Amino acid sequence: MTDPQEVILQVEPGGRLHGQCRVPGDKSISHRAIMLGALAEGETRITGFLEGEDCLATLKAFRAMGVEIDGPEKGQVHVRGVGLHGLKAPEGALDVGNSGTSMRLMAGLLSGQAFDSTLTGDASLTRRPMRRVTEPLARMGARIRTSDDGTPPLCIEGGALLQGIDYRMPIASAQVKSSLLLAGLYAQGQTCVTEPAPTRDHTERMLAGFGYRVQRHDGCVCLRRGGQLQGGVIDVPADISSAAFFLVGASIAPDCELRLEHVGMNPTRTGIIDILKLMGADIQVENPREVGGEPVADLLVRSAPLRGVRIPPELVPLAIDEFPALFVAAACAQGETVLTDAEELRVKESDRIQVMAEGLTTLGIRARPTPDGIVIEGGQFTGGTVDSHGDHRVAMSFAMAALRAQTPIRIRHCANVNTSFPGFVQLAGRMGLNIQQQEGGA
Ligand SMILES: O=C(O)C1=C[C@@H](OP(=O)(O)O)[C@@H](O)[C@H](O)C1
Ligand SMILES: C=C(OP(=O)(O)O)C(=O)O
Repeated sequence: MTDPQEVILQVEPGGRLHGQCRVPGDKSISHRAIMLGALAEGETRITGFLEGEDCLATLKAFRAMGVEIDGPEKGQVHVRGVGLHGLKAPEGALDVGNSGTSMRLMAGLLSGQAFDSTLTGDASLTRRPMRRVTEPLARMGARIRTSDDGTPPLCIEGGALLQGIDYRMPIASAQVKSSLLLAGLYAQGQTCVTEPAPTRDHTERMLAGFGYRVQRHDGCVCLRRGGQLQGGVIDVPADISSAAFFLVGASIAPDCELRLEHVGMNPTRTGIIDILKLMGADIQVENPREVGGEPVADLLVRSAPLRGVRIPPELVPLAIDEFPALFVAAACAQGETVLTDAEELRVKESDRIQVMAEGLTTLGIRARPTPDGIVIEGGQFTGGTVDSHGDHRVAMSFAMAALRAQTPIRIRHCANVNTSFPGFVQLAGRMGLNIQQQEGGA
């Protein structure tokens, strides 16, 4: 694991984004491709795999449980599935670094195994809430110990007899839904999860794509144990959450025209486009197509004057990782942007409401955090030093802010950009951002 204390991004003001590029593979789909590929019969060949630290942590965890995995080599990964009952006890704790998705999904999966296991992570992950999965899993019969305050490490006892559950999630979380569905593969009877609002559905899609029977109706997903997963080919689209920085950057800076290729357009992920369009952004969806059960398109984005909006609450779960970038867009918009119903942002890799409000204020923008959101008044970025608090999405969002700043923006604690977007500095530089990475402390 890299030390998040050591990397600083320095971005000079101005610049324009121009040309075309493909951002790295979707993080959510890459995690699931390894997990389901490992549990499948036969081989799974993945292309476009995200070689970021989060997905590499998942890959290593499955290797540690005896799964043979070749790669990644230029986005290609080859997983030799061991079947639903073929995982082996790992030798030590499984360290999933910064990745909430790995920890929460694997908590469900490991609850159904015959062996004991322990999941740990880095300083950020060990502060994040895990009761949202451990409580319903315990109701299914899982035996999981956490720290007193419900945070990692998670110690999971093997050999538990799991019972299906009919669970109404109190929060809209794809990680909770997926965790319970993965446990459901091992539980007696039926496991049903109902969501209060639509969340990303990659787990359901991929299970079905691997030939597992999954029923879906009215916000509810159900499955039963006893099926088999059949390995296959997975083409991972570019991550719309990584494309988001460029959608915002090319909207706020003058004279930009950027084409983002092969972007995942799953309707449970496209809230960023809907919100930016409400703000007046010029984004065209070109050549829509379907690749391996997931919709994909090219996105053409051009500079446009943005206006502040009230963000419709139903779009919040559909853009949940894109709010740091959207806050930068809001800071460049005319008028006020109001976000509500987004308290989940406070328990991501950082408290994204607080950390973004602090950084925006440092850069001369009026930003008022509220318990479940933020109010941002459009203005002019000055420049200065902000702290990403080791949060990859905060770091990349402030990098884009420099396109409209008066003086350079210096962003501290940026090593975790590699968790979701390896090569960000190089790609953003090629597209026209005046960005440099400095190593070795402040
Ligand atoms: O299932 C997933 O792959 C993810 C779900 C979301 O988390 P929540 O389920 O906590 O909303 C999202 O923030 C995370 O980056 C990835
Ligand atoms: C919240 C995120 O990821 P995770 O929960 O997997 O750490 C993210 O990538 O923004």
